Amino acid sequence: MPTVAVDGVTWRIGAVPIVDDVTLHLEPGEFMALIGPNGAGKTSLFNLISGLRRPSAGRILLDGTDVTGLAPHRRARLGLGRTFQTSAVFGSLTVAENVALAVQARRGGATRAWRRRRDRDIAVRADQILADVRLSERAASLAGSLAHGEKRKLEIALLLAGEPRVLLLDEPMAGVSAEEVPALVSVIRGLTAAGGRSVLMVEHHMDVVLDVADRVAVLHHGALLACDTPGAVMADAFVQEAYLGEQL
Ligand SMILES: Nc1ncnc2c1ncn2[C@@H]1O[C@H](COP(=O)(O)OP(=O)(O)OP(=O)(O)O)[C@@H](O)[C@H]1O
Repeated sequence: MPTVAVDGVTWRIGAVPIVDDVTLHLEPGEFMALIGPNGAGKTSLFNLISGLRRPSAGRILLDGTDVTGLAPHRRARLGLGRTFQTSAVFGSLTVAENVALAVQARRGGATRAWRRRRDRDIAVRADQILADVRLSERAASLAGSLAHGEKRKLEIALLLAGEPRVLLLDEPMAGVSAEEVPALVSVIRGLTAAGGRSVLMVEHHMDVVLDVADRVAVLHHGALLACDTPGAVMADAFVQEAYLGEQL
């Protein structure tokens, strides 16, 4: 069963289809990249999957459950996590404090008797997450002092604190310097390594897409032009034609 099923989804503004009859299945443990020229509808499709927008037609399923009518926080509780291009990091707190807060938000309150035990558990989980995103050595630094690539890692850490089974990553390389890209790519590649977590990523850096994606979905004027292995997609005549003269 697909982790995320987008079935015949259309989103219109007035009569104009922004997302046009898209069917896309993200399998457990799969890393899928979503590419397409500016204005192709990538962010709109993310908004439909995460629940910020409701489709004009079609259905969205998470692990077989129809979530088309559910609000974003309900989908988050079902295991859907999303990063945004704008950051949700508290710059005046340390890296570790940011992650601990996110873990605590996920776990909820505790009675006084359980608080010490809970605080210890939260710290342990926050340490694990920081190790997963290779930020352990920056744990005590103020989040506001991080370089762009480190901040992106922290944003991924905050997402992981919600224990998602599906991650929607919106241009994780945006604003990251060339020297920081390999380290961030290796963190991102590792996201699907453990426990069947799935990733859908919008990214304009084609070298990164070809490096990390199991499959690449191509949107063009809101419609799905292709969805296949990176090699097959790059060899596709329609894809090449669609991008002639256009930047991916
Ligand atoms: N709320 C809205 N109202 C009007 N038009 C919109 C709205 N949201 C998106 N659009 C239009 O829909 C089209 C697709 O936009 P979208 O942001 O989804 O594309 P994108 O592929 O994410 O582009 P980019 O790579 O530039 O982020 C664009 O032409 C955009 O102007």
